[in-house]
Amino acid sequence: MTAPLIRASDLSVSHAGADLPVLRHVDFRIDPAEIVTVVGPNGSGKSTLVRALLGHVAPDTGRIERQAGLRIGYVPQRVHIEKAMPMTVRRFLSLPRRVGDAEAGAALARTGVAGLERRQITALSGGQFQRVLLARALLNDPQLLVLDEPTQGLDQPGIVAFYKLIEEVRAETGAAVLMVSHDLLVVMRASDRVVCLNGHVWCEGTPQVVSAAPAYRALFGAESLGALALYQHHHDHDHDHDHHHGHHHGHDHGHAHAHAGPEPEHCHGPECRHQH
Ligand SMILES: Nc1ncnc2c1ncn2[C@@H]1O[C@H](COP(=O)(O)OP(=O)(O)OP(=O)(O)O)[C@@H](O)[C@H]1O
Repeated sequence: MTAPLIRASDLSVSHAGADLPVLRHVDFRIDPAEIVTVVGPNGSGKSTLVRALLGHVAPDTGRIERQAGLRIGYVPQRVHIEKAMPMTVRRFLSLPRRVGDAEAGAALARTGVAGLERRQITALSGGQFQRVLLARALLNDPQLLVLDEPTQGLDQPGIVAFYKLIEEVRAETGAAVLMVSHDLLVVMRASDRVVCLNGHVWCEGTPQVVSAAPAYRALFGAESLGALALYQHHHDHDHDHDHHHGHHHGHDHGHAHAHAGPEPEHCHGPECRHQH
């Protein structure tokens, strides 16, 4: 088995002033070249998990192991741009690390926004801004891209296009991708593995397995049924797609098919107690 890029074991995290830990006994790993998406209701601890994995918040208990020298490209949930301060895209790409024009131009081209160097950041559309953020995250040739709600402010076609871009970037660079998302329908299709969080890991597995899991449906209600239908509809197609592009996440699919029924690999939801 490949060594994970990041592994968290029995992770619990509290925020100052809160009664309960935000994260309780979370086990998590991300392997090279994997696309893992964390979904969950508002306040379920998704951003906290990401920030703990990156070492930005200290755990109460548990262990986080990151591969030595791991290069991470991070797009945080909120990027604060001072509206009053003029800043071009080109200058933004050189923060915090100065990069050359060729490198900056290539990153913008890679994310589909070539030639925007001289534009003001505040004048960009939502979709352009997200792509500029992604371009900046790609600049240090990351082994892991971490994207916290990368499609905020995008319309539906923009969201679909953005996830397609993420899959292309993974295929080209081999970078693993860890995403937090609310876009259940589309993000599931772009993921190798989905982790459904609600303070702890509520259910986890391939999109096919998670979308059919009772715990997932209990958490997301009607919205989850759409994801299930969509995933089932496209499932065969996805396999063809994977095959042609040589993505090597066959182990996950194999695992899903090994189950007799659509049981999640791990399940802690109210409808899954029989498993414990
Ligand atoms: N720095 C902080 N200090 C205190 N409480 C915090 C802090 N950051 C987050 N919290 C609280 O921790 C809980 C989980 O927040 P977190 O941002 O991790 O959830 P989330 O699943 O990413 O939510 P959302 O989907 O709304 O972005 C929330 O109740 C939030 O108010």
